[in-house]
Amino acid sequence: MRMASAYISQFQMTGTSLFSTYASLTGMLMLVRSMFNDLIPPELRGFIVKAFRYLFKMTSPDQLTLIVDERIGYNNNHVYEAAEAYLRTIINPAVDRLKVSKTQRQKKFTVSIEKGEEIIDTYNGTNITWRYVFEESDKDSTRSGSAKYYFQIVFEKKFKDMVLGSYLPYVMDRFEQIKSEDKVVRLYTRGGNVDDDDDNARGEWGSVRLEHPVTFDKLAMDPEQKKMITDDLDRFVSRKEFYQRIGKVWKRGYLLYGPPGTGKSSLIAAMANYLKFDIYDLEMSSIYSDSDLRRILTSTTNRSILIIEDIDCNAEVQDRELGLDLSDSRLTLSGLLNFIDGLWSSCGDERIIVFTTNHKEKIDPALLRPGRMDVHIHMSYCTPTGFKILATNYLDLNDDHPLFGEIERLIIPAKVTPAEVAEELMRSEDPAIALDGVLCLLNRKITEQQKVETKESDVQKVCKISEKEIKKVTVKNTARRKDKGNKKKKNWSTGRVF
Ligand SMILES: Nc1ncnc2c1ncn2[C@@H]1O[C@H](COP(=O)(O)OP(=O)(O)OP(=O)(O)O)[C@@H](O)[C@H]1O
Ligand SMILES: [Mg+2]
Repeated sequence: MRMASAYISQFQMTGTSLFSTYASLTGMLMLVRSMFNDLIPPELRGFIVKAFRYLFKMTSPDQLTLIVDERIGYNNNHVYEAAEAYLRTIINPAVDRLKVSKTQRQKKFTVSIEKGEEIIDTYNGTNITWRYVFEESDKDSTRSGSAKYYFQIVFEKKFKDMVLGSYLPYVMDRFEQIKSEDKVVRLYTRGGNVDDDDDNARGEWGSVRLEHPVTFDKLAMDPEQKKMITDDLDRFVSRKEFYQRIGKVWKRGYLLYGPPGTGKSSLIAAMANYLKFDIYDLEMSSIYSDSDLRRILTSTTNRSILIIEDIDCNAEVQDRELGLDLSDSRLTLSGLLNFIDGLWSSCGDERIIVFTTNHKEKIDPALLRPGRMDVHIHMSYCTPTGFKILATNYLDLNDDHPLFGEIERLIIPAKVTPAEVAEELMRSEDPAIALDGVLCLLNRKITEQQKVETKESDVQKVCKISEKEIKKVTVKNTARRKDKGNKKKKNWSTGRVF
C-alpha cells in the first residue's frame, strides 16, 4: 500500500515536472516567436520560414502534396469549403485537438479540426493525409491580423490520377450531401422581420429561419394526394438532364386552391422542408414597377420556392397604374408570369412557383393554362382520414377512441376546415375533453348550415311568391299591351298612328 502511494506520488512528481518542462518549453517557444517577429523584417521572415520548410520537409520524395487555399483571388475556393465540411465527418480518435462552436440559433455543436492537426482518410485502400495549416501570409504580413489558412492533401505520387479523378470528386459530392442535410430552410420576405444574425440577406430580401415544423406526415390530407405531391417533387428535382434535353426551364408551377384554413400555407412549408428549399414570399402589393420586380426576382436563389398568395386578390389590382414612368409601370399578373418565365429561362434553375387562392373560379383562365401551373391541388375540408392525422398529431391518439365513430360520421356534412378542428384539439390534453369539443364544433356547424339552408328555402319561397305575383302582373300587363296592340292594330288598320 505504502509502495503504491509512493509510486503515485513519484508519478505525480514526474507529472508535475513534465508539465513544468512543457510549460517552460512553450514559454520559450513563444519568446522565440515574438523575438523572431520583432527582430526580423517581414520580407525576410517569409523567406526564413520557407527555407525551414524546405529543409525539414515533412514529406518523403515519393509523396505528393496538394495545396487547397481558402481563396482564389477574391472568391472562395469551393474545394476548401468542401474540405472543411468533409473533414468534420471523418474526425477519428487519432486527432488530438478539435474546435467546437455553436451560434445562438444553431441547434447542434459544430466540431472541426484545429489548425496544425491532421487526419488520415482511407479511400479505396489508400491512405490520404489531410493537414490543416495556418500561417501568416507572406505578402500581407505587414497588415495586422492577416493570416493564411489552407489544407494540404498528402499521398503517394502514384495515386495522383486517382486522387484528382475520383477521390476529390467524391469529397465534393459528399460536401453537397452534407450541405443539403445541414441546410436550414429560410423564409425570405421583403421589409419584414429578419433574424439578428441574418447573414443570408439577399438584396432587399430579409430572412428568418423557417421554424414551421410541418412535414407531409403531419398534414391532414388524403394519403394518396400527399404521395402524388411528393412523387411529383421527387421527379422534378431528379430531372435536370431531362429539362436540359427538352430545352425547358427547370421549374414547376403549383396552384393550391381551397377555403381559408385548409392548409395551403402549411403545404408550402411542408414542401420546403421536404426539399430543403428556401421560400421567397412575393408580396405583389408592394411591387410598383417591372424594374422593381426584376431587381427583386434576380436576387432570389436557385433551389427555392417563390410564393404568390391569394392570386385572385392580386388579379383584382392587376390593372392599376403604378409609378410615374408609364412605359415601365403597368404591372399585371399575366405580365408578371411572362416576366418570371423569361427571367428564369435565362438564370433560374430548380425553381418552384406556388400560387394560392381561395377562389379558383375567379382566376383568369389564361393563368391556368398547362405549363404555367403544372399541378393543381385542391385543399378540401377535413375528411375522416384528415381528422385521424390531426388527432394523432395533437393528442398522440393512435388507437380508436369511442368518440371517433360519431366524429367521422359528422365530419363531411359539417364542412369544417382542418384549422378549425386543430383549434379544438388544442384546447385540452385530455382526449375526452378535446374530442368532445370537436363534436360540439361539428354539431354547431351542421346546425348553422341547416339554418342557412332554411333561410335559403325561405328566400326561395319569398321569391316564388313574388315570382307568382310578378307573373300575375306580367300577365295583366301583357294582356293590357295586347289590348293596346290590338287597338294599335285597329288604329293601324284605320291608318291612324298613335
Ligand atoms: N391540412 C392541414 N393539416 C394540418 N394542419 C392544418 C391543415 N390545414 C390547416 N391546418 C392548421 O391550421 C393552421 C392554418 O392553416 P393554413 O395557414 O395552412 O391555411 P391556409 O389554407 O393557408 O389558409 P388561408 O387561405 O387563410 O391562407 C395551420 O397553422 C395548421 O395548424
Ligand atoms: Mg395561407
